[in-house]
Amino acid sequence: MSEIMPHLKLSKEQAAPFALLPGDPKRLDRIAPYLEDVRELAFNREFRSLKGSFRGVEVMAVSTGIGGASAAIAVEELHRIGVRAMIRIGSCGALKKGISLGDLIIASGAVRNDGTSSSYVDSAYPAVPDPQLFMALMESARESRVPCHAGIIRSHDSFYIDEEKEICEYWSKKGVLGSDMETAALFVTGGLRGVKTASILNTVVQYEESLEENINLYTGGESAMMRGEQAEILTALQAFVRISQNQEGRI
Ligand SMILES: O=P(O)(O)O[C@H]1O[C@H](CO)[C@@H](O)[C@H]1O
Ligand SMILES: O=c1cc[nH]c(=O)[nH]1
Repeated sequence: MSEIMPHLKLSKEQAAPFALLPGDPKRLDRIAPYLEDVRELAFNREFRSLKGSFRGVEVMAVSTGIGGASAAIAVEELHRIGVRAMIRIGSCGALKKGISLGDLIIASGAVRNDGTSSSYVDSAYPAVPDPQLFMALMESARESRVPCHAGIIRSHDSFYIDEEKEICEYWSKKGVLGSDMETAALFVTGGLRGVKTASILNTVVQYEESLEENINLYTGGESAMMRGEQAEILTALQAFVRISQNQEGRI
């Protein structure tokens, strides 16, 4: 057997070409019902993994934990075992009025307000998704008619800094749609390593509403957010099918 990755505890033999990347390890329980032949692979620290197939396409799901640092570790180790395309299926807070709970946001780029992406490369390097994977997500979302927005999001490292409200207002005025913590690191590490990445986010906090209250509702299973989560999982899986068909299996 080949080398076992130190954090994910996975080896090349266990890899699939495609991986869904939720933040929360518990989200894997809600991804599993969409897959056939599901096997749980490993669970070390925040990194829980499983593998199965969706409409004949082999996929993994690997949780990345909270923040860019652990997301970048997941991207690096998945790349090393041979995963070629990764879609983050995350949650986010809206930065724009009119984006409702459970609405999806497909990131066309990310403001790099995180530390991890800056430790990799100069901040002039863009945090952008792979265009083919981004298009596949857009087409899947359009086809399934889920409430969906596309645009720039902002990735950050903490909810609890003193200036959080002012920072959110600033980026909201610049037209940024929402906030998460991992997309910038995912896009930058993916870009540097030649891995296809994309990010689709389920809105769990509306703009100017209580963050703590809404995240508690989400983790408690509130329905609009759960519908959003189901929609992002399905949209991402359909995007993988789409690109595997477009390229006759070559990605
Ligand atoms: O629900 P996930 O995918 O973890 O995403 C969001 O939720 C966490 C914060 O509550 C951060 O990881 C943020 O990016
Ligand atoms: O407001 C929010 C909600 C989830 N994740 C974030 O990063 N921000």
